[in-house]
Amino acid sequence: MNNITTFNFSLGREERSKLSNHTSFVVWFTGLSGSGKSTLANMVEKLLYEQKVRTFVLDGDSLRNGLNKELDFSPEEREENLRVAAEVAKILVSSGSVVLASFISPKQANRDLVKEIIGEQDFIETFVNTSLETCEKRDVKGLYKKARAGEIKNFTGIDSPYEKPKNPEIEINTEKENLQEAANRIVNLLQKKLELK
Ligand SMILES: Nc1ncnc2c1ncn2[C@@H]1O[C@H](COP(=O)(O)OS(=O)(=O)O)[C@@H](OP(=O)(O)O)[C@H]1O
Ligand SMILES: Nc1ncnc2c1ncn2[C@@H]1O[C@H](COP(=O)(O)OP(=O)(O)O)[C@@H](O)[C@H]1O
Repeated sequence: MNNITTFNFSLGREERSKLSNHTSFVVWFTGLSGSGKSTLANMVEKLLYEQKVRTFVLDGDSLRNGLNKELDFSPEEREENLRVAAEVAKILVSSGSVVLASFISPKQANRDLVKEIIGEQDFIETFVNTSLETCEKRDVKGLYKKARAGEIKNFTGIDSPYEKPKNPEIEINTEKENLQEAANRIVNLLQKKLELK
């Protein structure tokens, strides 16, 4: 017992959804560092914005610069990072936003936890399936080079595992599909769920 009781507020998600004229949910991008999660989340957000959809992007780098500043990349602290991210995403969903969440979320157990917090009906697992070889070639932030040199420990794909999702709702292969095509395809897949008025 934590002696906390929740107040029964008059307005909830449904009322807020009426104001924004669409439903709300989370598109959860998972994939290796450099796979294209943030780039795609950014492109999808811009396309939704053009349709007057209320959106919010949550990503690992920004959360880890603030709310989750104290957390490292050990399996335990990654899990805590993702638990907090999922709770924030859930709040944003209840505020009426479509959330574009971009986190490596390397383990099936991490993604199961996130799904449990957000709720299965509001969670769209989106696998950005880019090979380690390609991510390492891109090395956008120079982190793979540092990880190979042993300057960063626990780097996903190098000395920390990434488990591919088995049955993602959406899968993008940025080596086969260009970014614009991939972003358009995601937005098309979201149309029915959005129930735009
Ligand atoms: N050790 C290690 N492993 C993986 N990534 C690392 C690491 N150290 C720093 N970074 C940077 O942190 C970003 C990933 O943070 P996430 O919050 O998405 O990771 S996790 O979901 O908790 O596993 C990741 O961002 P993205 O490249 O956008 O994925 C990196 O920029
Ligand atoms: N289909 C593609 N062709 C060429 N470059 C791509 C393609 N998809 C992604 N990229 C590039 O790969 C990089 C991915 O970086 P980013 O979106 O930050 O990845 P993540 O958020 O997963 O770490 C970006 O520089 C992006 O322009």
